[in-house]
Amino acid sequence: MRRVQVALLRNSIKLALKQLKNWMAPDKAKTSLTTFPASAEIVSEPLGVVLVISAWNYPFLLSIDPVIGAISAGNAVVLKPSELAPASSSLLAKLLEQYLDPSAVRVIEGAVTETTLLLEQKWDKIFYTGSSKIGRIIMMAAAKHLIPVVLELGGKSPVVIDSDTNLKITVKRIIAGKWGCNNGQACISPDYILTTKEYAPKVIDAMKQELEAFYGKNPMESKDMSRIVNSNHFDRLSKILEEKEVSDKIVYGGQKNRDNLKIVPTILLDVPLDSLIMSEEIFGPLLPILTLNNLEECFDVIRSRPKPLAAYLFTQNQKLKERFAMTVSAGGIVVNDIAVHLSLPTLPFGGVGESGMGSYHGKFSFDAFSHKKAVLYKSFIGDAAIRYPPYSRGKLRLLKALVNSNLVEVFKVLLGLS
Ligand SMILES: NC(=O)c1ccc[n+]([C@@H]2O[C@H](COP(=O)([O-])OP(=O)(O)OC[C@H]3O[C@@H](n4cnc5c(N)ncnc54)[C@H](O)[C@@H]3O)[C@@H](O)[C@H]2O)c1
Repeated sequence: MRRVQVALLRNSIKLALKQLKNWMAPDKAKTSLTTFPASAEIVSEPLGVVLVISAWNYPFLLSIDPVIGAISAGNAVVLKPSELAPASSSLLAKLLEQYLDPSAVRVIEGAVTETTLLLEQKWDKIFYTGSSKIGRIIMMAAAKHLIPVVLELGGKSPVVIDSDTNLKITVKRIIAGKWGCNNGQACISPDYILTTKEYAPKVIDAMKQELEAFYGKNPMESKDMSRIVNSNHFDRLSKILEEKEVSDKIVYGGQKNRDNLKIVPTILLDVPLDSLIMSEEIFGPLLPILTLNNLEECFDVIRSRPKPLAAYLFTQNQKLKERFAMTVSAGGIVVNDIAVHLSLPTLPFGGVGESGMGSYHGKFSFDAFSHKKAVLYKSFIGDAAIRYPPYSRGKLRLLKALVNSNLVEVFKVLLGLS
Protein backbone atom coordinates (compact mmCIF):
# COMPACT_ATOMS: atom_id res chain seq x y z
CA MET A 1 0.00 0.00 0.00
CA ARG A 2 2.91 2.34 0.70
CA ARG A 3 4.03 1.91 -2.93
CA VAL A 4 0.55 2.84 -4.21
CA GLN A 5 0.54 5.93 -2.00
CA VAL A 6 3.96 6.99 -3.28
CA ALA A 7 2.91 6.39 -6.92
CA LEU A 8 -0.26 8.48 -6.47
CA LEU A 9 1.76 11.25 -4.81
CA ARG A 10 4.34 11.26 -7.60
CA ASN A 11 1.51 11.71 -10.10
CA SER A 12 0.07 14.60 -8.06
CA ILE A 13 3.46 16.32 -7.89
CA LYS A 14 4.15 15.80 -11.61
CA LEU A 15 0.74 17.16 -12.54
CA ALA A 16 1.13 20.22 -10.31
CA LEU A 17 4.59 20.97 -11.75
CA LYS A 18 3.30 20.59 -15.30
CA GLN A 19 0.05 22.52 -14.88
CA LEU A 20 0.92 25.14 -12.28
CA LYS A 21 1.45 27.97 -14.78
CA ASN A 22 -2.01 27.31 -16.27
CA TRP A 23 -3.66 27.01 -12.86
CA MET A 24 -2.07 30.28 -11.70
CA ALA A 25 -2.97 32.25 -14.81
CA PRO A 26 -5.79 34.74 -14.18
CA ASP A 27 -9.11 33.76 -15.79
CA LYS A 28 -10.59 36.45 -18.03
CA ALA A 29 -14.12 37.42 -16.98
CA LYS A 30 -16.85 39.03 -19.09
CA THR A 31 -17.79 42.62 -18.43
CA SER A 32 -21.13 44.34 -18.95
CA LEU A 33 -22.65 47.64 -20.04
CA THR A 34 -22.63 48.79 -16.41
CA THR A 35 -18.85 48.70 -16.19
CA PHE A 36 -18.08 49.62 -19.83
CA PRO A 37 -15.32 50.31 -20.76
CA ALA A 38 -13.42 47.83 -18.56
CA SER A 39 -11.71 44.47 -18.40
CA ALA A 40 -12.02 41.91 -15.65
CA GLU A 41 -10.28 38.80 -14.41
CA ILE A 42 -10.26 36.29 -11.59
CA VAL A 43 -6.91 36.10 -9.86
CA SER A 44 -5.94 33.15 -7.66
CA GLU A 45 -4.06 34.31 -4.60
CA PRO A 46 -2.64 32.28 -1.71
CA LEU A 47 -4.70 32.23 1.47
CA GLY A 48 -1.69 32.55 3.77
CA VAL A 49 -0.77 29.97 6.39
CA VAL A 50 -2.86 26.79 6.38
CA LEU A 51 -3.20 23.83 8.73
CA VAL A 52 -3.48 20.29 7.37
CA ILE A 53 -4.65 17.61 9.82
CA SER A 54 -4.58 14.09 8.42
CA ALA A 55 -5.83 10.59 9.20
CA TRP A 56 -3.80 7.44 9.86
CA ASN A 57 -5.07 5.01 7.24
CA TYR A 58 -3.10 6.26 4.21
CA PRO A 59 -0.66 8.34 6.20
CA PHE A 60 1.57 9.55 3.33
CA LEU A 61 -1.13 10.15 0.74
CA LEU A 62 -3.54 11.91 3.09
CA SER A 63 -0.79 14.11 4.52
CA ILE A 64 1.22 15.03 1.45
CA ASP A 65 -1.53 15.31 -1.17
CA PRO A 66 -3.16 18.33 0.52
CA VAL A 67 0.31 19.79 1.17
CA ILE A 68 0.99 19.64 -2.60
CA GLY A 69 -2.15 21.70 -3.23
CA ALA A 70 -1.30 24.14 -0.44
CA ILE A 71 2.25 24.82 -1.64
CA SER A 72 1.21 24.96 -5.32
CA ALA A 73 -1.23 27.70 -4.43
CA GLY A 74 1.54 29.60 -2.65
CA ASN A 75 0.68 29.00 1.00
CA ALA A 76 2.82 28.13 3.99
CA VAL A 77 1.66 24.89 5.65
CA VAL A 78 1.70 23.24 9.02
CA LEU A 79 0.99 19.53 8.75
CA LYS A 80 -0.28 17.50 11.71
CA PRO A 81 -0.18 13.78 10.79
CA SER A 82 -2.12 11.17 12.77
CA GLU A 83 -0.68 9.85 16.00
CA LEU A 84 -2.28 6.47 15.21
CA ALA A 85 0.42 5.87 12.59
CA PRO A 86 3.39 7.05 14.70
CA ALA A 87 6.19 5.64 12.52
CA SER A 88 4.76 7.37 9.42
CA SER A 89 4.20 10.57 11.39
CA SER A 90 7.82 10.77 12.56
CA LEU A 91 9.14 9.83 9.10
CA LEU A 92 7.06 12.63 7.58
CA ALA A 93 8.42 15.06 10.17
CA LYS A 94 12.00 13.98 9.42
CA LEU A 95 11.76 13.92 5.61
CA LEU A 96 9.73 17.08 5.12
CA GLU A 97 12.15 19.03 7.32
CA GLN A 98 15.08 17.54 5.42
CA TYR A 99 13.79 18.15 1.89
CA LEU A 100 11.41 21.11 2.04
CA ASP A 101 11.89 24.75 2.96
CA PRO A 102 11.16 24.93 6.72
CA SER A 103 9.99 28.52 6.37
CA ALA A 104 7.13 27.19 4.18
CA VAL A 105 6.38 23.69 5.48
CA ARG A 106 6.45 22.46 9.06
CA VAL A 107 5.28 19.19 10.61
CA ILE A 108 3.93 19.14 14.14
CA GLU A 109 3.45 15.69 15.58
CA GLY A 110 0.95 14.92 18.30
CA ALA A 111 -2.48 13.75 19.36
CA VAL A 112 -5.51 15.50 20.88
CA THR A 113 -3.60 17.92 23.18
CA GLU A 114 -1.30 19.16 20.44
CA THR A 115 -4.10 19.36 17.86
CA THR A 116 -6.28 21.29 20.31
CA LEU A 117 -3.47 23.84 20.76
CA LEU A 118 -3.02 24.09 17.00
CA LEU A 119 -6.75 24.68 16.62
CA GLU A 120 -6.55 27.70 18.95
CA GLN A 121 -4.37 29.53 16.40
CA LYS A 122 -5.72 31.78 13.69
CA TRP A 123 -5.15 29.94 10.38
CA ASP A 124 -6.14 31.04 6.91
CA LYS A 125 -7.65 27.61 6.20
CA ILE A 126 -7.92 24.24 7.91
CA PHE A 127 -7.89 21.12 5.75
CA TYR A 128 -8.98 18.16 7.85
CA THR A 129 -9.17 14.47 6.96
CA GLY A 130 -10.77 12.15 9.50
CA SER A 131 -14.02 11.11 11.12
CA SER A 132 -17.24 13.14 11.08
CA LYS A 133 -17.20 13.16 14.91
CA ILE A 134 -13.85 14.99 15.10
CA GLY A 135 -14.80 17.02 12.00
CA ARG A 136 -17.44 18.72 14.15
CA ILE A 137 -14.76 19.66 16.74
CA ILE A 138 -12.56 21.08 13.96
CA MET A 139 -15.40 23.15 12.53
CA MET A 140 -16.38 24.54 15.93
CA ALA A 141 -12.77 25.57 16.64
CA ALA A 142 -12.50 27.13 13.17
CA ALA A 143 -15.71 29.11 13.68
CA LYS A 144 -14.12 31.07 16.55
CA HIS A 145 -11.76 32.79 14.10
CA LEU A 146 -14.02 32.46 11.02
CA ILE A 147 -11.51 30.09 9.44
CA PRO A 148 -12.72 28.35 6.26
CA VAL A 149 -12.49 24.57 6.36
CA VAL A 150 -12.27 21.62 4.02
CA LEU A 151 -13.59 18.54 5.79
CA GLU A 152 -12.68 15.23 4.15
CA LEU A 153 -14.80 12.89 6.25
CA GLY A 154 -16.08 9.33 5.99
CA GLY A 155 -19.48 7.71 6.12
CA LYS A 156 -21.28 4.59 5.05
CA SER A 157 -20.56 4.07 1.35
CA PRO A 158 -23.17 1.70 -0.16
CA VAL A 159 -22.81 -0.73 -3.08
CA VAL A 160 -25.90 -1.65 -5.10
CA ILE A 161 -25.73 -4.90 -7.10
CA ASP A 162 -28.18 -5.41 -9.93
CA SER A 163 -28.83 -8.94 -11.21
CA ASP A 164 -27.91 -7.73 -14.72
CA THR A 165 -24.20 -7.66 -13.93
CA ASN A 166 -21.00 -9.59 -14.51
CA LEU A 167 -21.08 -11.17 -11.06
CA LYS A 168 -17.56 -12.59 -11.04
CA ILE A 169 -15.92 -9.24 -11.86
CA THR A 170 -18.36 -7.40 -9.58
CA VAL A 171 -17.46 -9.54 -6.61
CA LYS A 172 -13.71 -9.44 -7.32
CA ARG A 173 -13.78 -5.64 -7.48
CA ILE A 174 -15.80 -5.38 -4.28
CA ILE A 175 -13.34 -7.66 -2.48
CA ALA A 176 -10.35 -5.64 -3.74
CA GLY A 177 -12.06 -2.38 -2.70
CA LYS A 178 -13.17 -3.66 0.69
CA TRP A 179 -10.62 -6.12 2.08
CA GLY A 180 -7.77 -5.33 -0.31
CA CYS A 181 -7.68 -1.70 0.87
CA ASN A 182 -6.46 -1.91 4.48
CA ASN A 183 -9.00 -4.62 5.36
CA GLY A 184 -11.90 -2.17 5.10
CA GLN A 185 -10.12 0.66 6.93
CA ALA A 186 -10.49 3.09 4.02
CA CYS A 187 -12.83 6.06 3.70
CA ILE A 188 -14.34 4.95 0.37
CA SER A 189 -14.39 1.26 1.18
CA PRO A 190 -17.79 -0.43 0.64
CA ASP A 191 -19.66 -0.17 3.93
CA TYR A 192 -22.73 -2.23 3.03
CA ILE A 193 -24.28 -3.96 0.03
CA LEU A 194 -27.84 -3.58 -1.23
CA THR A 195 -29.36 -6.12 -3.56
CA THR A 196 -32.62 -7.93 -4.14
CA LYS A 197 -33.81 -10.85 -1.98
CA GLU A 198 -33.84 -12.97 -5.09
CA TYR A 199 -30.27 -12.21 -6.17
CA ALA A 200 -28.58 -12.17 -2.72
CA PRO A 201 -27.84 -15.95 -2.51
CA LYS A 202 -25.90 -15.75 -5.80
CA VAL A 203 -23.93 -12.73 -4.54
CA ILE A 204 -23.06 -14.51 -1.28
CA ASP A 205 -21.97 -17.70 -3.04
CA ALA A 206 -19.77 -15.74 -5.47
CA MET A 207 -18.26 -13.74 -2.58
CA LYS A 208 -17.40 -16.88 -0.64
CA GLN A 209 -15.79 -18.45 -3.69
CA GLU A 210 -13.64 -15.42 -4.58
CA LEU A 211 -12.70 -14.68 -0.96
CA GLU A 212 -11.40 -18.21 -0.63
CA ALA A 213 -9.49 -17.87 -3.90
CA PHE A 214 -7.86 -14.63 -2.67
CA TYR A 215 -7.25 -15.30 1.03
CA GLY A 216 -7.31 -19.12 1.25
CA LYS A 217 -9.37 -21.43 3.44
CA ASN A 218 -7.93 -19.82 6.57
CA PRO A 219 -7.79 -16.04 5.98
CA MET A 220 -6.22 -15.56 9.45
CA GLU A 221 -3.02 -16.93 7.90
CA SER A 222 -3.15 -14.76 4.79
CA LYS A 223 -0.26 -12.33 4.34
CA ASP A 224 -2.52 -10.13 2.21
CA MET A 225 -4.86 -9.25 5.05
CA SER A 226 -4.08 -6.10 7.08
CA ARG A 227 -4.51 -6.07 10.83
CA ILE A 228 -6.83 -3.64 12.60
CA VAL A 229 -4.89 -0.48 13.45
CA ASN A 230 -5.06 -0.76 17.27
CA SER A 231 -6.90 -2.46 20.14
CA ASN A 232 -9.42 0.41 20.50
CA HIS A 233 -10.58 -0.06 16.94
CA PHE A 234 -10.46 -3.86 17.35
CA ASP A 235 -12.75 -3.56 20.40
CA ARG A 236 -15.08 -1.14 18.57
CA LEU A 237 -15.45 -3.62 15.70
CA SER A 238 -15.92 -6.55 18.10
CA LYS A 239 -18.70 -4.63 19.85
CA ILE A 240 -20.64 -3.94 16.67
CA LEU A 241 -20.16 -7.54 15.53
CA GLU A 242 -21.28 -9.04 18.82
CA GLU A 243 -24.43 -6.93 19.16
CA LYS A 244 -27.65 -8.89 19.70
CA GLU A 245 -29.43 -9.68 16.41
CA VAL A 246 -26.19 -9.03 14.51
CA SER A 247 -23.80 -11.81 15.54
CA ASP A 248 -26.28 -14.48 14.38
CA LYS A 249 -26.46 -12.87 10.93
CA ILE A 250 -22.88 -13.85 9.97
CA VAL A 251 -22.89 -15.91 6.78
CA TYR A 252 -19.12 -15.93 6.22
CA GLY A 253 -16.06 -15.32 8.44
CA GLY A 254 -16.45 -13.87 11.92
CA GLN A 255 -13.14 -15.16 13.35
CA LYS A 256 -10.95 -12.64 15.18
CA ASN A 257 -7.86 -12.61 17.34
CA ARG A 258 -7.15 -9.68 19.68
CA ASP A 259 -3.51 -10.75 20.17
CA ASN A 260 -2.57 -10.02 16.56
CA LEU A 261 -5.48 -7.59 15.92
CA LYS A 262 -6.77 -9.65 13.02
CA ILE A 263 -10.41 -9.89 11.94
CA VAL A 264 -11.13 -11.97 8.86
CA PRO A 265 -13.40 -10.83 6.01
CA THR A 266 -16.90 -11.15 7.47
CA ILE A 267 -20.22 -11.03 5.62
CA LEU A 268 -23.55 -10.58 7.38
CA LEU A 269 -27.03 -10.92 5.92
CA ASP A 270 -30.00 -8.68 6.73
CA VAL A 271 -28.85 -7.11 9.99
CA PRO A 272 -31.42 -4.74 11.58
CA LEU A 273 -31.32 -1.20 10.13
CA ASP A 274 -31.11 0.28 13.64
CA SER A 275 -28.15 -1.88 14.72
CA LEU A 276 -24.73 -0.31 15.45
CA ILE A 277 -23.28 -1.87 12.33
CA MET A 278 -25.85 0.00 10.20
CA SER A 279 -25.71 3.23 12.23
CA GLU A 280 -22.02 4.09 12.24
CA GLU A 281 -19.24 3.89 9.65
CA ILE A 282 -17.81 0.36 9.92
CA PHE A 283 -14.22 1.17 8.88
CA GLY A 284 -13.17 -2.46 9.11
CA PRO A 285 -13.57 -5.91 7.50
CA LEU A 286 -17.30 -6.42 8.25
CA LEU A 287 -19.69 -6.24 5.29
CA PRO A 288 -23.46 -6.39 5.80
CA ILE A 289 -25.69 -7.28 2.85
CA LEU A 290 -29.22 -5.87 2.97
CA THR A 291 -31.87 -7.40 0.74
CA LEU A 292 -34.91 -5.58 -0.66
CA ASN A 293 -37.71 -6.29 -3.11
CA ASN A 294 -36.29 -4.26 -5.98
CA LEU A 295 -33.53 -1.81 -6.91
CA GLU A 296 -35.70 1.28 -6.42
CA GLU A 297 -36.07 0.26 -2.75
CA CYS A 298 -32.26 -0.09 -2.60
CA PHE A 299 -31.85 3.47 -3.93
CA ASP A 300 -34.44 4.66 -1.37
CA VAL A 301 -32.36 3.20 1.49
CA ILE A 302 -29.38 5.30 0.34
CA ARG A 303 -31.50 8.42 -0.11
CA SER A 304 -33.03 8.06 3.37
CA ARG A 305 -29.61 8.05 5.09
CA PRO A 306 -26.84 10.66 5.50
CA LYS A 307 -25.08 11.37 2.21
CA PRO A 308 -22.09 9.01 1.82
CA LEU A 309 -18.56 9.78 0.59
CA ALA A 310 -18.98 7.28 -2.26
CA ALA A 311 -21.84 5.27 -3.74
CA TYR A 312 -21.33 2.33 -6.07
CA LEU A 313 -23.55 0.50 -8.54
CA PHE A 314 -22.84 -2.69 -10.50
CA THR A 315 -25.05 -3.16 -13.54
CA GLN A 316 -25.03 -3.44 -17.31
CA ASN A 317 -28.31 -1.57 -17.57
CA GLN A 318 -27.65 1.87 -19.08
CA LYS A 319 -30.91 3.42 -17.82
CA LEU A 320 -30.18 2.25 -14.28
CA LYS A 321 -26.65 3.70 -14.41
CA GLU A 322 -28.05 7.08 -15.41
CA ARG A 323 -30.82 6.97 -12.79
CA PHE A 324 -28.29 6.15 -10.08
CA ALA A 325 -25.92 8.95 -11.13
CA MET A 326 -28.72 11.51 -11.37
CA THR A 327 -30.80 10.63 -8.31
CA VAL A 328 -28.38 9.41 -5.65
CA SER A 329 -26.37 12.04 -3.79
CA ALA A 330 -22.83 11.17 -2.65
CA GLY A 331 -19.35 12.71 -2.64
CA GLY A 332 -18.58 10.58 -5.70
CA ILE A 333 -20.26 7.85 -7.71
CA VAL A 334 -18.60 4.92 -9.45
CA VAL A 335 -20.46 2.53 -11.72
CA ASN A 336 -19.00 -0.98 -12.05
CA ASP A 337 -15.93 -0.49 -9.89
CA ILE A 338 -14.84 0.54 -6.40
CA ALA A 339 -12.68 3.44 -5.21
CA VAL A 340 -10.90 4.04 -8.53
CA HIS A 341 -12.32 7.56 -8.93
CA LEU A 342 -9.77 8.57 -6.29
CA SER A 343 -6.95 8.13 -8.80
CA LEU A 344 -8.40 10.54 -11.39
CA PRO A 345 -7.08 14.08 -10.82
CA THR A 346 -9.67 15.44 -13.25
CA LEU A 347 -12.42 14.56 -10.75
CA PRO A 348 -12.93 16.46 -7.48
CA PHE A 349 -12.54 14.24 -4.41
CA GLY A 350 -14.63 15.20 -1.41
CA GLY A 351 -17.84 14.64 0.48
CA VAL A 352 -21.28 16.17 0.69
CA GLY A 353 -23.47 16.62 3.75
CA GLU A 354 -22.28 14.31 6.56
CA SER A 355 -19.37 13.06 4.43
CA GLY A 356 -17.72 16.46 4.28
CA MET A 357 -17.35 19.76 2.47
CA GLY A 358 -14.89 21.02 -0.13
CA SER A 359 -12.82 18.85 -2.42
CA TYR A 360 -9.30 18.37 -3.75
CA HIS A 361 -7.04 16.45 -6.19
CA GLY A 362 -5.50 17.94 -9.34
CA LYS A 363 -6.57 21.53 -9.96
CA PHE A 364 -9.27 21.18 -7.29
CA SER A 365 -6.42 21.07 -4.73
CA PHE A 366 -4.96 24.30 -6.08
CA ASP A 367 -8.41 25.90 -5.93
CA ALA A 368 -9.07 24.59 -2.41
CA PHE A 369 -6.08 26.57 -1.15
CA SER A 370 -6.59 29.73 -3.26
CA HIS A 371 -8.74 32.79 -2.86
CA LYS A 372 -10.44 33.67 -6.13
CA LYS A 373 -9.97 37.40 -6.19
CA ALA A 374 -12.23 39.51 -8.41
CA VAL A 375 -10.22 42.18 -10.25
CA LEU A 376 -11.82 44.88 -12.42
CA TYR A 377 -9.67 47.27 -14.47
CA LYS A 378 -11.28 50.59 -15.45
CA SER A 379 -9.87 53.62 -17.19
CA PHE A 380 -10.92 57.27 -16.88
CA ILE A 381 -12.71 57.16 -20.24
CA GLY A 382 -16.50 57.06 -20.31
CA ASP A 383 -17.21 58.85 -17.03
CA ALA A 384 -20.97 59.07 -17.52
CA ALA A 385 -22.77 61.88 -15.70
CA ILE A 386 -25.81 59.68 -14.97
CA ARG A 387 -24.10 57.93 -12.02
CA TYR A 388 -23.73 61.20 -10.13
CA PRO A 389 -26.42 63.31 -8.40
CA PRO A 390 -28.67 65.10 -8.82
CA TYR A 391 -30.70 62.11 -10.05
CA SER A 392 -33.47 62.84 -12.52
CA ARG A 393 -36.14 60.33 -13.67
CA GLY A 394 -34.29 60.03 -17.00
CA LYS A 395 -30.98 59.25 -15.28
CA LEU A 396 -32.64 56.60 -13.11
CA ARG A 397 -34.33 55.01 -16.16
CA LEU A 398 -30.98 54.94 -17.93
CA LEU A 399 -29.24 53.44 -14.87
CA LYS A 400 -31.91 50.74 -14.67
CA ALA A 401 -31.51 49.93 -18.37
CA LEU A 402 -27.71 49.75 -17.96
CA VAL A 403 -27.90 47.46 -14.91
CA ASN A 404 -30.27 45.19 -16.87
CA SER A 405 -27.89 45.37 -19.87
CA ASN A 406 -30.93 46.39 -21.94
CA LEU A 407 -29.32 48.09 -24.93
CA VAL A 408 -32.62 48.87 -26.66
CA GLU A 409 -33.93 50.66 -23.56
CA VAL A 410 -30.62 52.56 -23.21
CA PHE A 411 -30.97 53.94 -26.75
CA LYS A 412 -34.63 54.77 -26.21
CA VAL A 413 -33.80 56.81 -23.09
CA LEU A 414 -30.84 58.52 -24.79
CA LEU A 415 -33.00 59.41 -27.80
CA GLY A 416 -35.79 60.62 -25.54
CA LEU A 417 -38.16 57.90 -26.78
CA SER A 418 -38.82 56.39 -23.34
N1 LIG B 1 -12.51 11.73 3.09
C1 LIG B 1 -11.28 11.25 3.11
O1 LIG B 1 -10.47 11.53 2.23
C2 LIG B 1 -10.85 10.34 4.23
C3 LIG B 1 -9.65 9.65 4.10
C4 LIG B 1 -9.24 8.82 5.13
C5 LIG B 1 -10.01 8.66 6.25
N2 LIG B 1 -11.18 9.33 6.35
C6 LIG B 1 -12.02 9.14 7.52
O2 LIG B 1 -11.21 9.26 8.69
C7 LIG B 1 -11.67 8.38 9.69
C8 LIG B 1 -10.55 7.48 10.15
O3 LIG B 1 -9.38 8.18 10.41
P1 LIG B 1 -8.89 8.51 11.89
O4 LIG B 1 -9.26 7.39 12.80
O5 LIG B 1 -7.45 8.90 11.80
O6 LIG B 1 -9.79 9.78 12.20
P2 LIG B 1 -9.82 10.71 13.49
O7 LIG B 1 -10.94 11.65 13.26
O8 LIG B 1 -9.80 9.92 14.73
O9 LIG B 1 -8.43 11.50 13.46
C9 LIG B 1 -8.07 12.36 12.41
C10 LIG B 1 -7.17 13.46 12.94
O10 LIG B 1 -7.85 14.19 13.94
C11 LIG B 1 -7.05 14.34 15.10
N3 LIG B 1 -7.90 14.30 16.29
C12 LIG B 1 -8.43 13.19 16.90
N4 LIG B 1 -9.17 13.56 17.97
C13 LIG B 1 -9.13 14.90 18.01
C14 LIG B 1 -9.71 15.89 18.90
N5 LIG B 1 -10.49 15.53 19.92
N6 LIG B 1 -9.46 17.17 18.65
C15 LIG B 1 -8.68 17.55 17.61
N7 LIG B 1 -8.10 16.68 16.77
C16 LIG B 1 -8.32 15.38 16.96
C17 LIG B 1 -6.10 13.15 15.06
O11 LIG B 1 -4.92 13.45 15.76
C18 LIG B 1 -5.87 12.94 13.58
O12 LIG B 1 -4.79 13.71 13.10
C19 LIG B 1 -12.80 7.59 9.06
O13 LIG B 1 -14.02 8.17 9.41
C20 LIG B 1 -12.55 7.75 7.56
O14 LIG B 1 -13.68 7.57 6.77
C21 LIG B 1 -11.61 10.17 5.37
